[in-house]
Amino acid sequence: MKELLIFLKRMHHVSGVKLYFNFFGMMLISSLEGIAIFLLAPLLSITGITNMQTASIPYITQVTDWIKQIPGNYQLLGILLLYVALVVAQAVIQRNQTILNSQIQQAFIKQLRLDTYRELLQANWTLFLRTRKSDINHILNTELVRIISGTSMALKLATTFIFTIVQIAFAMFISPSLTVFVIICGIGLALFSKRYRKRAQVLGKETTELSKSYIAGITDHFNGIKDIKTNMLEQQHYHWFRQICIQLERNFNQFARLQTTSQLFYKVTSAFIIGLFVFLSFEVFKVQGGELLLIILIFSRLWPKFTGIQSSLEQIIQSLPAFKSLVELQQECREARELESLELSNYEQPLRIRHDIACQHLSYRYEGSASAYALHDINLTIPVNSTTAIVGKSGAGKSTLIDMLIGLIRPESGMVTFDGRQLNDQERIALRQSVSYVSQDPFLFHASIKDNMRMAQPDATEAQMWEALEFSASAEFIRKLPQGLDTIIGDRGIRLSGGERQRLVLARAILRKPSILVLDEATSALDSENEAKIQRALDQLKGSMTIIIIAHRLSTIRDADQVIVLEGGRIIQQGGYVQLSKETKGEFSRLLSYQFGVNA
Ligand SMILES: Nc1ncnc2c1ncn2[C@@H]1O[C@H](COP(=O)(O)OP(=O)(O)OP(=O)(O)O)[C@@H](O)[C@H]1O
Repeated sequence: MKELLIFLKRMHHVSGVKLYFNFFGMMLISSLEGIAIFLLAPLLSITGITNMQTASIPYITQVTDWIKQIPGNYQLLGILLLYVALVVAQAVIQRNQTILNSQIQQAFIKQLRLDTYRELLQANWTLFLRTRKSDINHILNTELVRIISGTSMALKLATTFIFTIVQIAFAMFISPSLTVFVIICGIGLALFSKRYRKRAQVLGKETTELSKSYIAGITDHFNGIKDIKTNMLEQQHYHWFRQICIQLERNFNQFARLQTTSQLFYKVTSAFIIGLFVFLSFEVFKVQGGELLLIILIFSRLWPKFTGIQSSLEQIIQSLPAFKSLVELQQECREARELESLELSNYEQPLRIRHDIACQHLSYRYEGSASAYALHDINLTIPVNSTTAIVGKSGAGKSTLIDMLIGLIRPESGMVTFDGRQLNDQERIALRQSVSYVSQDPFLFHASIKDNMRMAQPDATEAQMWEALEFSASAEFIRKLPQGLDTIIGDRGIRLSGGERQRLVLARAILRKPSILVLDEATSALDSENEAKIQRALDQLKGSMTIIIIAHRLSTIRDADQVIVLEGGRIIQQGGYVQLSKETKGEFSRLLSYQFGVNA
């Protein structure tokens, strides 16, 4: 329940005074309903429909006397008009209150979405290293829907609660003894129903786990759909999917069964209670007809609300694990926060390095891999505006070293220095503004080429874009596209080949005019002709920016000023390309001869 309270507090924060208006509206509606019921007694006795004893109902004689002052023919008309006015007023307030309710809810949901998304963007890279992306998707989609329904239930519960209190106040006013009896029955029932709420809690946790696995599974499967198709793995995946669907079906059915059982229990019990209630009214409390009629009217409307309270509670409890997941994610985001604001103008200008970037005795382990160092005792210097190539086998630590150099992750021990000193948090953000990074798996948004380019440099002109595209040997193929720069490239640029995607992302990186350009296997999908073109373009950049290249294809790093060879997270060789290639017993020579053999 702690999490629900957090959300209700936030709702209060978002809606402010509207929330009080909402509650006031609810009280007004319930009061008008109470008055309408109260007026039924004089209505019935004046019309003579029933010949009831109404004298025991408080204030009824005053009301009846007041009505009797109206000339005979108009008495019925007067009371009916009053009744209609009450119902109309109630309906109008009800409408406005429903709109207000919806506005409060939607404003809260919008804020929740914005806060969560912003907090995710403000978090540092380590959060994304330890959190599955599918879990984030799951929270932003499935869990948010459950939170929305949970909060809507909480509001409904508040409405029902206020309605119940006001109606009980009316009932107390008409007959305290009978009301106390019904309340005691209601409390007894609520206590007895605790078992249903506990079961709802268990089922809610199960729903969270199942839907998390569901989203994670389908995300993984469709990311790897090519592997599934080419390796004929459809059957295994369908089998997994079928199992999880069966579990989900069972989970939802169990909750439906739980809810209907508790509703059935409530209805059966209420039939007994009403019977007992009428019996006791006549036999024990000797209640008069009019009083009994009003009390029955009030409680016949109130009893379903008791059932509603139980049902809302079960649904809120069932959605509590979703609240918990979101609170935990937001908490983690806050702990991992690196950006205080998303407005780049609030930060320092891109960092300009004058001399060098250096690592001193730097070591790093990923969370959860306590014994394995991804980087161990790394010492190196990268002079500004030089080209450095990092090579090594898969898993040697190349990408981790890059992440360290551009400030995405921090060393466990040792340090990274820029012009001889470590950067503070603000400067680390400034550093990233001066970096362009092209990854092994280049990412393009489902948008036009122009929009994709502008993500990197919002104020870039078309001329600047073409210049960058010429640089990355992409201008030619883009000119051939039906709408040129305005061509929409599909989901993750799927309508472009791997090589075309890499060239486009390279153009985007250059457009930003970075002072540090990082190419992490960025030309791996290119054919020899295009690779040679990019090689020539990179040669032109030499001396104007610091270039760091990770490459498996060693032909691409021939012109590097220094080559760093990593193995098992350690630097095992370091020097110029030619120098290392002459160290015949070294790993670099071995990699070269292996590649030369392969390429030959
Ligand atoms: N997010 C992570 N969590 C835990 N361990 C990781 C993570 N990322 C990488 N590692 C481990 O750290 C080590 C270095 O990985 P890294 O990705 O830096 O190697 P790499 O040389 O870039 O490999 P490749 O050439 O295959 O991309 C590997 O043993 C890898 O398993």
